[in-house]
Order: sequence, then structure tokens, then C-alpha cells
Amino acid sequence: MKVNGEKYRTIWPAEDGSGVVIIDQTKFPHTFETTSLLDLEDAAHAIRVMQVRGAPLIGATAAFGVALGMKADPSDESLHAACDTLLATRPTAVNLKWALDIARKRLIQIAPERRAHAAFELASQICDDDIATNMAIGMHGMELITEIAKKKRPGEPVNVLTHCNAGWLATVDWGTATAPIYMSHDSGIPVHVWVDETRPRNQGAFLTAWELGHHGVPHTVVVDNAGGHLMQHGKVDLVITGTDRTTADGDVCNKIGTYLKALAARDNGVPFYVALPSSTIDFSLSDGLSQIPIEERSGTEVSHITGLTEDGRTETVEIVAPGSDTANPAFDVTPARLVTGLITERGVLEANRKAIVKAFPERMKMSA
Ligand SMILES: CSC[C@@H](O)[C@@H](O)C(=O)COP(=O)(O)O
Repeated sequence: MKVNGEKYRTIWPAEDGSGVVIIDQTKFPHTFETTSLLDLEDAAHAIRVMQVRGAPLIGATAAFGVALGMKADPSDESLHAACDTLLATRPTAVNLKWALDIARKRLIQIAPERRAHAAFELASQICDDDIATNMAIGMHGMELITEIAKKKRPGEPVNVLTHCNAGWLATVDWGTATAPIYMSHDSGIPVHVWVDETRPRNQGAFLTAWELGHHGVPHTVVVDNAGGHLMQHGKVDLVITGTDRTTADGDVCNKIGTYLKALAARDNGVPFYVALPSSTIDFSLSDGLSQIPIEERSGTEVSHITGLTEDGRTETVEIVAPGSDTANPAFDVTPARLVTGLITERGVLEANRKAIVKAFPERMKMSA
């Protein structure tokens, strides 16, 4: 997408061959800054501290991380060590394992002297595929938005609520939940987005709001608890979120708070859609609640918040009573029964095993 008129992906190989460049997402929303990953540890660190985040981008960064590792040492041992190091960075988004499984399997068959080159090519291919996938998700999701728009008065916007950031910053480009929004907006369908702030790390307020603003999409940031109220008053036409891991039975694991939005949507008859590339489906799992590992992050993300002071300084301040315990589960599971549909690169599917396996038979076979 464009930033101040210039086209960007979230990750790309440096022109001088020195490494890989990312947009540092810990600096948003007040600073747009790129940074270089020069070795495997830089890539692992970037995922761990969330300079890059969002399931598809975590996978793409891991693929480049392997390439950086192969540049330093292309041996078999180094390949396995690189994959293991990267796999341990964050537990929930299955795209990480998906990308590393592909890298490990392909690269082990290639002679060490050609491995680094092949690894960079593979990572670039994963990035290109991610963009094509998200564009397909966008086209399918736009059909849903178009149908709702037909029932509106001329000029009246379709109101979409989204949680966290499943935008272009969470992918290589376009985003998953945002791709239908961007495509609808670009096609002249009036869209307005309710952006959940998404405590504790504020991916909605910091990232989604930033990218929608840069693309000129009308949006309003709301506190996480506002969604139910907005739905009760008919102010939300549909919810679209992303997912970090989806089971073969259609349970969806996404940023903490997603489940509550799905409950509110069900109670108010609001369609609740989840947009995802098939790389986010874990075909080995059936029950999301008992089987998906939920990342527990530092309590300081709950007790402290970082922002811009009036005189332009970035400061972190404490917002919880000193001495109180904090807990920070980063994701929750929305059971398939609450999901209206899964917007995938192969169309909008019902959230159940039959529909998922029918749409992605080759992936199911691979995991068997
Ligand atoms: C297309 S991204 C889908 C999900 O990864 C996204 O909704 C999300 O929950 C991201 O969480 P984060 O902790 O910021 O990596």
C-alpha cells in the first residue's frame, strides 16, 4: 500500500544484498520507520518484540530469517537450528510453523552452496503468494460488502467493525480483514470502519487506524468495550477480523477480545466473518479451545502504556494501581458456531470441517 505516495510492502530484501528491510511496527502511530534485519537473530528478535507481527507477516519474516541464517552458515545443522530458533519466537500464529516447515523441507534437498540463494528466493515467493492470496480474499470479501451496500440508501456507508490489526501491516500487503475494505473503498462503495483500539498493545488504534487513514478510508476508533453497544443500535453491518490459527473444524483464534465481539454479533444478528489465508489453517487441530497454544505476554503491556506527549516526546506511563497483579493472555478462541463465514482465497466458506476440507483438499492430505 502507499505511504505518502510511495508504494511499500511490510518486508523486502535490501537492494545492496546486506539483509532484509522491515517497517518497524513498534514505532507506530507517530513514527514511520524502517529498519534492517542483518542476521537470523535480528529476524527472531523482530518477531519476538513485535517489530513485525500479524500471522502472515510473522511467517514471511521467518522465511527471510532462515535465508539470513543460510547466508551465514548453509549447513544442515544450521538450517535446523535456524528453523528451531524462529519457531520458538511466538506460539500462536501457525503461519510461523507453516513457513518454517516449507523452508526446512525444501532447503534440506538443496546443496549447501546454493541454499542461501534458494532460501531468499523462497522467502520472496512466500511474500508474492501472500499478496496474491490477500487480493483474492479481498475480491471475495468485497462481494459480501457489495450485497450489504445494495440495501443502503445512496451514499450511506457499510459499517464494518474490526478488531486488532489484520491489515496490510499484518501481512506483506493488502491485509486479510482489510483487503475487502480497501477494495470496496477503491471501487467507490462507501465504507466506514469501527476500529477497536485493541488493548493492551493497541494494534487497532496504532496500526489499523494509521493504515486506514493513509488510504483515506473513513474510520472511527472505539474502546474495546463499545462494540456490543454499537451493534445493539444497528451501527455495525458486519464484523471482519483476522485469525492467527484456525482449526480444521473452523474454530478461530485471534487477538484477545475477538470472542466477545463474536458473542455480541450473534446476540444482535450481525454477521461475523473471519478473513484468512489457508496458511493460517492448522489442519492437525480440531478443537481450538483445548488445542491452540495461547501466548501469555508480559503484564507490563497491561500496566503501562506508551504515547506521545503534548510537546512531542514518546513516553511510557504506568496506568494500573501499583502492586496489582496483571495477566495478559494475548489471544482467544471463537468457536466455529459463532462464525458466519471464513473469507479465504478460495471463496467464502462455512466454518466447518466439510467446507474447509472441500476447499483445501491438498492441505488436508499433506497434514495427514
Ligand atoms: C492478518 S493478521 C491476523 C492476526 O494475526 C491478527 O488479527 C492478530 O491478532 C495479530 O496479533 P499480533 O499479536 O499483533 O501479532
